[in-house]
Amino acid sequence: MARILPVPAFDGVVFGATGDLTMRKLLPSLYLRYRDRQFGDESRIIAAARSEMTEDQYRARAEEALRSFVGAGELEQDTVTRFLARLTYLRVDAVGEAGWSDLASLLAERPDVVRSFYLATSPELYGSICTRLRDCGAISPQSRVVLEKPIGHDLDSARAINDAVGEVFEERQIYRIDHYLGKETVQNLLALRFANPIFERLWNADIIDHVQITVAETVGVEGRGGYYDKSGALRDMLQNHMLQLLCLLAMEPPVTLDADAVRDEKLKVLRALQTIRPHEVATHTVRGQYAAGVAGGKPVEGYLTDLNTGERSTTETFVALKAQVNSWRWAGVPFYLRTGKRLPRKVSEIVVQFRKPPFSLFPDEVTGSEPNRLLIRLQPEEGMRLEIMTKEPGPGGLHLRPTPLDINFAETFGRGFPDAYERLLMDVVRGNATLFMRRDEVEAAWSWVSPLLDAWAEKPEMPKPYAAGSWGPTAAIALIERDGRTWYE
Ligand SMILES: NC(=O)C1=CN([C@@H]2O[C@H](COP(=O)(O)OP(=O)(O)OC[C@H]3O[C@@H](n4cnc5c(N)ncnc54)[C@H](OP(=O)(O)O)[C@@H]3O)[C@@H](O)[C@H]2O)C=CC1
Ligand SMILES: O=C1O[C@H](COP(=O)(O)O)[C@@H](O)[C@H](O)[C@H]1O
Repeated sequence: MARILPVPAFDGVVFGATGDLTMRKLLPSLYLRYRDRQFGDESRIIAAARSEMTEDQYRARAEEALRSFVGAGELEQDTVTRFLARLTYLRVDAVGEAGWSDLASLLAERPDVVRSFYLATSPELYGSICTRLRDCGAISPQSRVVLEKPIGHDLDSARAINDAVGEVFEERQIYRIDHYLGKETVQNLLALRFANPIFERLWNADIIDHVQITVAETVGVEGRGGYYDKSGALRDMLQNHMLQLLCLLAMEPPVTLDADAVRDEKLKVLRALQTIRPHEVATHTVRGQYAAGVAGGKPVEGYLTDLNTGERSTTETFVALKAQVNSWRWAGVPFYLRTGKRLPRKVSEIVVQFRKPPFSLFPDEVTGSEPNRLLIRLQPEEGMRLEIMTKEPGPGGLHLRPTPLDINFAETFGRGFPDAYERLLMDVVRGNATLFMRRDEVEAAWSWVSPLLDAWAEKPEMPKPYAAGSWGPTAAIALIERDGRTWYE
């Protein structure tokens, strides 16, 4: 059993409390933290949304959500009942007057406890919600605000959101969620690199040939077409989650694990990313859109049919690109990134491909000698595998074979991993911002992707089609094979 450190008493206000994110992720995560006694009956959850609803109606919806999204083995009726009793529902209009004075009165009952305002609404409402929170006197010195992604759809809109929230809250009070940072295996990248000198000494351009980051999903756009079609794979996944992974892989060792020490190092990586210039966009990036195909053994429709708008869309559901970090450590080491919907498997994986030995005692054609490779499996089947060359046993000669040194985290630790939101929600209450993004990081990430968005907007071509259930358009294979390398699958 992991050690669970209780958090201080808090009032957690969730705006967007009737929405998909709250029902699928936030309430189940809060329930599990309550069940494990990380917080208790001295804390309250105040659910706020636009709909007219009684407290009992809201609690009934919340219970339904728990039954749908918490594993059956984790639901304990008595605990569910006590958890639901922690929920209060308030009708609050983010852009009107309704509900704000009720919210302020409720919070005023406990002026000294931690207050977290979780904004699980559309980002256009963030500025308005923050201003109204200030105007109704709901913000105490112990308050913090959590911003869901996306923080904008480009650099200007991200700045506008950050400015609006920054008018009300100090940067130290703002927690920008990137749920990938809450995944156990993503946090483990820090442990892998900075608690194991055997790797850190090899973690540079002298020894590493290239790095691949793949985040593949089997789902299509599901019910989120309205949002997704305005976003696309670059904005939805690469600008945030994948660049954060790249930062953790490429950053220099921070001096401490303090939030700003870690974020300073990630920021340096984002700023060192080589700009992809307009004439390089065609060779360094690939956009794809899924067409009809097969997923999970069943025929599935293409993106345009899933969208069901009857209109053409140039939104990409797949993106691959080649990035370069201009630093002493990484000069000449490409980072290949790809992500997409309706790919053959749900898998998030990092491949660190080491260089060939500078001189080989074992001629390749005789021995099959291959350079070492480290695979870091973020999800599912979380673990790591280092492929090392070993001699095949037997008297027939000196034949080498890549052999895995394998760690499967579930087997090693004897338990599964909590959802990222469980960790992140408790970090907010604890006041630990290490796994959240700072304003300058978000804006640096937008700055880097901006030239790509501009180039694509200037020439709005259809993305390359790929059959659902394939690994994306063939151009994505060409992107890496032009460099004499190949995607690991
Ligand atoms: N769903 C997901 O998987 C993910 C979502 N996100 C982000 O989380 C946020 C929420 O997403 P999601 O839950 O899917 O969105 P939904 O559309 O499902 O929910 C929106 C919520 O906002 C509330 N709302 C809308 N207008 C107002 C208003 N004027 N005043 C008060 N409340 C209002 C709605 O209340 P009501 O229903 O009562 O009108 C509802 O609770 C978005 O920023 C999204 O990008 C991020 C990652 C994943
Ligand atoms: O942020 C998002 O992430 C999910 C994928 O998250 P995962 O934890 O299941 O890997 C993605 O489906 C969604 O489009 C995106 O908005």
